[in-house]
Amino acid sequence: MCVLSRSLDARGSPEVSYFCATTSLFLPPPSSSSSSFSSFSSLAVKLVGSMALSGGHKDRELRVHESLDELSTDLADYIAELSEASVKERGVFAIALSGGSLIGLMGKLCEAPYNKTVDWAKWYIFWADERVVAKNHADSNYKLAKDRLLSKVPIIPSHVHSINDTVSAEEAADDYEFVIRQLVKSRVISVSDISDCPKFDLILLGMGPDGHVASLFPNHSALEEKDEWVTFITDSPKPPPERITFTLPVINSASNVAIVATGDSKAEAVHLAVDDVGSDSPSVPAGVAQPLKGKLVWFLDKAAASKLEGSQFSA
Ligand SMILES: O=C(O)[C@H](O)[C@@H](O)[C@H](O)[C@H](O)COP(=O)(O)O
Repeated sequence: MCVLSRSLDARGSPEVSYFCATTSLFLPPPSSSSSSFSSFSSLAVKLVGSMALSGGHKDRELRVHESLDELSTDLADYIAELSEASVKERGVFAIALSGGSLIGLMGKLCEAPYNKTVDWAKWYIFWADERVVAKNHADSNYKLAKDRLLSKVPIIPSHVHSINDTVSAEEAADDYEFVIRQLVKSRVISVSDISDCPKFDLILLGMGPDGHVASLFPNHSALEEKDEWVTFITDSPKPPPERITFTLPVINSASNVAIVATGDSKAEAVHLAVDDVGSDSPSVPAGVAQPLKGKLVWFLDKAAASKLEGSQFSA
C-alpha cells in the first residue's frame, strides 16, 4: 500500500510526502497534471491529511482502497486497533454503529484473527442512528447488526444498547438520550472536555448518495440541533421515514469518527464533503462531520474517490 501524507510544516505551509510501504522506498510526488485518484488506479492509496482550519484543529485521513475486500480488512484492523487502545486506556470500548452497507463491510471482524483477538466483553454498542421499527423488522439497523455481526462474536448482551422500539420516534430519541446520560455518568462512555457531550470512542457512519450521515439529511432541521444529544425525524427522505439520530455535536465530540462510502453513486457527495469546493460551509452533512478534538477517517473505494480533486495530492 502506498501512503500519501499531507501536513503543515513549521511555517504552516503544506508538506506532502509519499511512501510506498511495499517497496520501502520514498517516491517523488506525482506531477500536478497526473495527481488525481484515477492516476493511482493500480495502487491502494491512502492520503493522510492533518491541517489546521478556521475554528479549530482538523485531523482527517483518507484511505482509498483497491477493492472492497481490502477495505474490509483495513476497516477491521482500524476498529480492532481502536478497541485495543480504548480498552487499555479506559477498560471499555464504546462504539456507535449505523445501518446500510457499513455492517457488511465490518464482516471480517467475525473472522480470524479478530474474533479471537478483540476483547469483545469490553465492547458497549450503540447506534448513531436507528429506524423506528420493531427490532425484528427487516428495516431495523439493530437487526442488521445483530444478524451480521453481534450474534457472531461474544459480546455481552447487556452491553448492546438498542432503542426502545415500542414508543414514538420522539420518545425513542428521549429514551435513548437518557440511557446514554446514565452511561456517561458511570463513565462507560467518556465525556467531552470541550462540550458536555458524550465522547464515544468510535462512531461509524455510512454515507448516502445525497451526503447524509447517520439520519442527518441535507437541508433538514435536525442538522441544526445543538441542544439534544439524540433527536428524531419523521420525514426521512430515505425510507423508513421515522428515525432517531445522534446530533452533530455528539458526532463531533467523538474520539474517532469513520465514514465508509463505496461505489460510484457516492463519488459526488465524497467530493463535496472532502474537497474545498469554494464555499464557506460544506454542502453535504458528511462535510460537517469532523470531530473537534478527535480524528476522522474516510474509508473509500476507488469508485467513491473518483471525483476527488487532484489538488489533494499537489504540493
Ligand atoms: O439507517 C440508515 O439508513 C443508515 O444509518 C444510513 O445513514 C446509511 O449508513 C447510509 O444511508 C449509507 O447506506 P449505504 O451504505 O447502504 O448506502
